[in-house]
Amino acid sequence: MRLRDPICAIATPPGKGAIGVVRLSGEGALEVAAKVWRGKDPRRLKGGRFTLGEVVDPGTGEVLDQALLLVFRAPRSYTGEDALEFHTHGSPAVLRRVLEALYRAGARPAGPGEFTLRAYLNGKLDLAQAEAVLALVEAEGDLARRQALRALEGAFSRRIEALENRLLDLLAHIQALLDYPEEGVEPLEAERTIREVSAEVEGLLAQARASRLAQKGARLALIGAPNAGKSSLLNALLGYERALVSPIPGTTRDYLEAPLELFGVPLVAVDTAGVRDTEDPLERAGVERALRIAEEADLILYVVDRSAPKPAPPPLPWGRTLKVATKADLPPLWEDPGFLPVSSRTGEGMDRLKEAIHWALLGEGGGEFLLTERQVEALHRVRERLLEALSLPQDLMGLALQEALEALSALRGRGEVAEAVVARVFQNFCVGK
Ligand SMILES: Nc1nc2c(c(=O)[nH]1)N(C=O)[C@@H](CNc1ccc(C(=O)N[C@@H](CCC(=O)O)C(=O)O)cc1)CN2
Ligand SMILES: Nc1nc2c(ncn2[C@@H]2O[C@H](COP(=O)(O)OP(=O)(O)OP(=O)(O)O)[C@@H](O)[C@H]2O)c(=O)[nH]1
Ligand SMILES: [Mg+2]
Repeated sequence: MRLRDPICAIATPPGKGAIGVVRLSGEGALEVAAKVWRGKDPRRLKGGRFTLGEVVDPGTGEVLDQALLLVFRAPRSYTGEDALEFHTHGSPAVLRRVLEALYRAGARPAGPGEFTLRAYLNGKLDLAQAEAVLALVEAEGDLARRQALRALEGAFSRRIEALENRLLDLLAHIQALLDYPEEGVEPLEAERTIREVSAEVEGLLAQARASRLAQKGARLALIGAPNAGKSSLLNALLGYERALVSPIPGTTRDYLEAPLELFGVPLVAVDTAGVRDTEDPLERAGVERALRIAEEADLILYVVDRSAPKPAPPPLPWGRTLKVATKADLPPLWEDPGFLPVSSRTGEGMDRLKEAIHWALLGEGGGEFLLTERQVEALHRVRERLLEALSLPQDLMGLALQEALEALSALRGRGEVAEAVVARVFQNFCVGK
């Protein structure tokens, strides 16, 4: 279904703001706008221009607000259609009335992501770029913003297109060999090409974890014995005194969460009760919680006081645990190269700790691109088909390569992309985008 009828929606977030924006797009949008606008006739305005006027109720002529009107003319707009924006005062009362006026003038409410869907259908964006628009709107950390922007600007799409072209060339070559066996077509280097394309796909898939972390964030748990310096370390990481600190062991009773952004990744740091054997039922409950939080964390800081005797380690998933020796400003009672020495008091070792956290979470890649779940699935499919192609004799390879190519094309939304795929991409959008 490819509708072009005029749609409208509030594009700014709910609640009060200095300015609110209502978007309108579609065939006949200029006529709709003319019915609710007192000022220069939008139908006679050039694209890309603002004009000051009043929004009016088309039934009664009542003035609803003083506003700026921005006009885009097809195909030079976000959607590729005639599109307009009403920049009004940003109160819900104004925005509601402006929207109602537009309904009365002949526009209908836009569905979630419908503006971007139209941009896709009109060839302004490919599917990967449309997903990047959503990710950019949803970005919570700076890394997610950077990754999404790169994908929006087409860097990911160009990489995929290059791979598509290599597979297309290969398929054409195979076809030529099959069709004209005696014509002296160059012998195939199919295997090498397939391996190279596979390696590229692997490289993209290797970024999936970093991309997921950038988008969803990560939980960082601080675990260790009472008095180890966990709460002090949390405060040092945050840069302000969030948690209560005292020389009395057992100060932190319940866990405590604090948001923090490190190297562009949104993290939630969780300070926990000191882990030890205890009879006190309340403290016991706190310890159980601490261990459960460790289970659920993406990364654990196992915190040990280096100025006190080394305790027996609790059961922790050591594969995602960094060992930290605190109070490095005091004389050490032990040395262990497996521990990162830090001092919350002097700040010594904090930069190295942050780097270690960065490395443990993101690895070397650091996450160049945004990868959505859909894209990761499609890339897995590409990789499977390529592996299958490698196991087949050359005359049978074509089908598997064809399927790999189709999965690649679906990433950009080229070729035969099922309506369900497109629907899946746009269902997550908010109205107005
Ligand atoms: N007010 C406002 N701000 C916004 C948007 C918007 O739609 N409206 N955007 C929306 O997400 C983003 C900017 N992205 C945009 C991308 C393309 C076009 C556009 O009109 N493109 C035309 C030609 C534009 C020109 O050169 O003048 C085109 O591609 O043909 C507009 C916005 C972020 N800020
Ligand atoms: N000299 C020095 N003292 C520290 C440092 N970090 C923590 N301390 C002290 O160690 C004591 C315990 O610190 P906390 O941060 O409360 O320890 P905790 O691990 O949260 O303890 P519980 O909440 O009881 O499990 C406090 O008196 C802190 O001032 C450090 O880097 N250097
Ligand atoms: Mg504490």
